[in-house]
Amino acid sequence: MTIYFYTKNDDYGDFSNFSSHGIEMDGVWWKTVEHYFQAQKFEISPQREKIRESHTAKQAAELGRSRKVPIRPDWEVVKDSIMEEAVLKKFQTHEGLRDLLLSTGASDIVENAPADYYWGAGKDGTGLNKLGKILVKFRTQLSV
Ligand SMILES: Nc1nc(O)c(N)c(N[C@@H]2O[C@H](COP(=O)(O)O)[C@@H](O)[C@H]2O)n1
Repeated sequence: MTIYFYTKNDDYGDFSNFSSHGIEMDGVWWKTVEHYFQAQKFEISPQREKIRESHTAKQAAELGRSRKVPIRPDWEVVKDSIMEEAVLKKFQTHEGLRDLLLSTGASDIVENAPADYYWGAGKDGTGLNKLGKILVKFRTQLSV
């Protein structure tokens, strides 16, 4: 069986980085994983704080995807570990999410994001689904 999620209102929408589960990272509070992830694209700058203070994950993603401010040159190298740390923190912070993740048993977990062939499965399912794989990895760690 495969569990799909995409928007935060889906059955498993709490697995989305857009879900309203905050995390503390670098000594400050981030409203969602998406806020933190998008802000890390930039060197320490007003842009980071602007993203942190944005009201919604959607707004944070828009700011993080804008190229009006250049992103850090090592982003492609560091983005996977930044995502893993933030997602792990989310599941460490919110006990109910750990239970939800464990409830998925041995199912594959797929971020069914049509436009995202890296973190998600893309429109045709051929994407790398990196976020789904991170979730399966943490589930395995929680199960032992
Ligand atoms: N809800 C949602 N909408 C999209 O359009 C998406 N691409 C995703 N996937 C998430 O987007 C984040 C990464 O985006 P960028 O690499 O900065 O474009 C990441 O949180 C994916 O899980 N979700």
